[in-house]
Amino acid sequence: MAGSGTAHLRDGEQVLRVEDLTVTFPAGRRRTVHAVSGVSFDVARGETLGIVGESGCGKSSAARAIMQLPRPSAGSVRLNGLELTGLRGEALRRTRRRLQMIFQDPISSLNPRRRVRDIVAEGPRVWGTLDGDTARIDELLEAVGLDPATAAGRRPHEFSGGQCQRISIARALALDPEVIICDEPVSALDVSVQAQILNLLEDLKARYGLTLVFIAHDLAVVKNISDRILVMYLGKTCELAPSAALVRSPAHPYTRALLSSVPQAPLRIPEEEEKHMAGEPPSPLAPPTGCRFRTRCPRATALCATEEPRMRPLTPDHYIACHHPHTETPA
Ligand SMILES: Nc1ncnc2c1ncn2[C@@H]1O[C@H](COP(=O)(O)OP(=O)(O)OP(=O)(O)O)[C@@H](O)[C@H]1O
Repeated sequence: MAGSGTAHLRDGEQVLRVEDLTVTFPAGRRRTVHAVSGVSFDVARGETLGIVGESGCGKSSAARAIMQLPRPSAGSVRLNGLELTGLRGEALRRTRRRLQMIFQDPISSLNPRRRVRDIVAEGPRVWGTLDGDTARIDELLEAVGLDPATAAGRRPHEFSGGQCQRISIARALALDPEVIICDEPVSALDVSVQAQILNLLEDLKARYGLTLVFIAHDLAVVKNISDRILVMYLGKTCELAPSAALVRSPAHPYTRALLSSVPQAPLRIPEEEEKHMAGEPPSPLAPPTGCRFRTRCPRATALCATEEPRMRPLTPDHYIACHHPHTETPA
């Protein structure tokens, strides 16, 4: 299946370049779940790219496909120019080290039987880069705000959700990654703890020169940490813009709807527009023809049913896949 276009990809090789990423799952009786359908984006060194969209739009499937766990059904994933989808065995393992992931549920993503020091040390031990060097583990625990003297010997259940997320961040850092894909890293945490983990990720990004892909369903969470934000709907890209521009002048009707539910956002969409968004998105087993958002879109026309909108520039760094975008400046 053709993607939503690649006009928004930047020239030159970025740290991460994902092109026409497609993920399908067999669903029995010869049906197919179209989880991700031709998604493209790139991430520059030191950048944080936010990916936002409601539950089920394919964010996690895209993240796992980038990791090649499992491999995408089609498309390209390049890390520093190296195509991951063609790598096998040892070559893939070696390259994937540079790409780490942290997950939504920190407690269940940590092995409950192991002590924190062993959880953090596991990767470097497998790779033979630790050499019994406990100072390195202490340094990592300190970097994520845990006291090595009290934390290293304990097991995950002795920690809060926020502390467990700190442990999983230390585990990801232990392999010296270039890119960390954060899949809803704060969604399971209390609001007060969310801010602490977001601040920590920003500090670590600066300290270790990381590049981040930050996935969340909540635009309020993504907007402050991201340099640019990519909006996804039902497996497709809708809009891509620098964070401030996306929040100030959202052009896609779907982005407007997402933004309107953010308490501190400047935008309130009219009730009439909001009504269209009510209910669930269509099933990814049978996505709508043309624009996938058209069945919930207040601006949909006959064109939207027949022709898929491709990503195109509104300004040099603001891209949209919509036949009828909002281009007026908000009040
Ligand atoms: N292994 C699988 N087999 C079949 N369908 C799947 C599988 N994994 C995901 N899906 C389906 O693919 C679609 C995209 O799911 P995905 O988890 O990627 O979305 P998401 O945006 O990350 O949502 P959430 O935040 O709820 O995880 C959903 O309809 C989901 O049910």
